[in-house]
Amino acid sequence: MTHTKIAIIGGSGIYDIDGLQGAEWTTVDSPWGAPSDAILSGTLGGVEMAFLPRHGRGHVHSPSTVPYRANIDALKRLGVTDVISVSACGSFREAMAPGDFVIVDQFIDRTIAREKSFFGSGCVAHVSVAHPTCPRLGDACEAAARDAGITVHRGGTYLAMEGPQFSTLAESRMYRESWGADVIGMTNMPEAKLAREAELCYASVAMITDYDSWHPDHGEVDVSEIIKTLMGNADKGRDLVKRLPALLGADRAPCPHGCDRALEYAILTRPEARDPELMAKLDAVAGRLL
Ligand SMILES: CSC[C@H]1O[C@H](OP(=O)(O)O)[C@H](O)[C@@H]1O
Ligand SMILES: Nc1ncnc2[nH]cnc12
Repeated sequence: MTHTKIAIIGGSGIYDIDGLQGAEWTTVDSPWGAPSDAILSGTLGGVEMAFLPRHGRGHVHSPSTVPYRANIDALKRLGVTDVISVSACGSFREAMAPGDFVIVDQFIDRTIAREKSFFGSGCVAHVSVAHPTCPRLGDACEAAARDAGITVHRGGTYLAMEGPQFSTLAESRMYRESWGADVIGMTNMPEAKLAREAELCYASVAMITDYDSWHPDHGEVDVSEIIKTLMGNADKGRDLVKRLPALLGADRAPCPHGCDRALEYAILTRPEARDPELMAKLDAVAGRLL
């Protein structure tokens, strides 16, 4: 049994969370660069919590320049066990309406300009991301959303695009009709892949702000419209977050889905062939095995 430490990565519109006891913003150093911002730590209902605004307070990082590796490494260094992303997204489904939340369980990664792994030359590792989110955390997010009276859809495929521009109409139609994506955003990849490499359970709560550009009755995406929906979603998202500690509890058994053991057989590079510089940077992410 270990202690639960829940991290919330807040997306667009969520730059803090309320109700934390002993709340303090602290700067965490990471060998992977500076995280998006300082991290707010405290306890909620006796459970340790950490909060990191993905784009930084003031929204300074674009989806392509969010320091995803530094963020996940910093959370791991703080002793986080479970990561919950709370993000804005567009919807490809009539029934998934603006204001609804989706507990995402799959991703299509269309990002092209981001560092996607902690591993590489000098320490090669291949983890499975066939099931990139943790169903146990998904259960808690779904229950928290229902308790908060939020319309929530369990399961959905999130298409991660590079951005920062929104999709063309042709792309929007292709993602929806041919690729079967349910929602679209710009940030959950490589975040989810990196969380898996760092052996952290990861869940994604996608808060719908718009119908992207495919919907004949809604026209193209308009940021001023998105922002109106985003504000209401952010309040609901914060309400959901407050309910998570009671659902997850302070004591944590090994993840029944193996998220916290993802690296067990993943590292291929022989110990004598490993690059000492890279190994030093991996002290938090892979320290358990090195
Ligand atoms: C608000 S418009 C687009 C922007 O919002 C989402 O950010 P996040 O996932 O951090 O909530 C989306 O991915 C885009 O980055
Ligand atoms: N339609 C959309 N496409 C990509 N990211 C988004 N974030 C919110 N709405 C979005």
